Amino acid sequence: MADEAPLLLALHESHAFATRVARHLALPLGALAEHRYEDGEYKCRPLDPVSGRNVVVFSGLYPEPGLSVHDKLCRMLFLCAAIKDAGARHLQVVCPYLCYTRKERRTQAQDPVITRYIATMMEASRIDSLMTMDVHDQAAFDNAFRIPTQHLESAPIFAEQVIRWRQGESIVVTSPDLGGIKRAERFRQILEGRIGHWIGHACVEKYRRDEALSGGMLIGKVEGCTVILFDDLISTGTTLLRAAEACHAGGAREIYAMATHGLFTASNILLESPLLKKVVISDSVPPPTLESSLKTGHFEVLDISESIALALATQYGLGGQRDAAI
Ligand SMILES: O=P(O)(O)OC[C@H]1O[C@H](OP(=O)(O)OP(=O)(O)O)[C@H](O)[C@@H]1O
Repeated sequence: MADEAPLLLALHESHAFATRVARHLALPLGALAEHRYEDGEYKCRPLDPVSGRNVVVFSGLYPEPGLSVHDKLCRMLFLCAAIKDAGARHLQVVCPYLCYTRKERRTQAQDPVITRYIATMMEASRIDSLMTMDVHDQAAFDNAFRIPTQHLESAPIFAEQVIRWRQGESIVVTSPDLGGIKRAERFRQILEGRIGHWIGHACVEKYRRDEALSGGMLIGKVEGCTVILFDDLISTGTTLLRAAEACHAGGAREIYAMATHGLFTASNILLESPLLKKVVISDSVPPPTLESSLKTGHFEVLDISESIALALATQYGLGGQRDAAI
């Protein structure tokens, strides 16, 4: 695959993100013809020839007003099948946010294991490989997919941001739940390596039963420290808010919340919380527009498009081209 620039395509809702990646790669985005029928059915086809080519399709599988993840998934699968039918040599899908990675295991009898079913559907549509970032459970993700996958991590980007704010004081990286301990520990190690002094770690317990959260005990010491809560995603924001409350009660000096994917499915309880000095997410999902928070610097959005571009440039041997563009 090396040394052959791929054709980049983006389904409508992923166009802005894909444009940023394409700019880093100094490649154009190919055109798609999308059509929605009166009965809600939909079709999409590439306008550039794909036969014999490497093709990359960008698809952000997050919910948005008027477009569920099911609609998006279905549209993406149909487009991919059409691209393979038209003779594409290699088809790669880039999903900075991949839906359903939280449904990776059975928590009740006869539960569906939806991460695996998504993998099966992608394979059936003859997608050759998948690139994504910070899935909920990487081991479950790795086991679900038989096609090659590339799992990128945003922790180095978040660590760089912490270094810009803070240098000297005691920092404690805190996982907002037990399931996220490995992720937070990985971030802690990266941060410690960059800052060059010891960074503490802590965790807040959390239990989820029928969508209701309980628990909240802080494990570790945060008194007088700067706490960085680190998680994969913000949905309602309840997990991070509960963890912030536990750290506040534990005497934390300042609390920051960081998560890769900002879905913000409920009201902006997190962004409005006075307990948090800052909420930081990536642009894997288009961020909510909150003028007041953005103005006070309470809310920051980190750009991951360059990381995705770098991974694609490495894969397709586009080094020189990319360096010239960035
Ligand atoms: O913003 P919220 O609505 O609180 O949702 C976000 C939380 O949900 C996920 O964890 P989950 O509760 O699924 O954890 P588990 O897989 O470790 O049980 C994720 O890792 C976040 O911690």
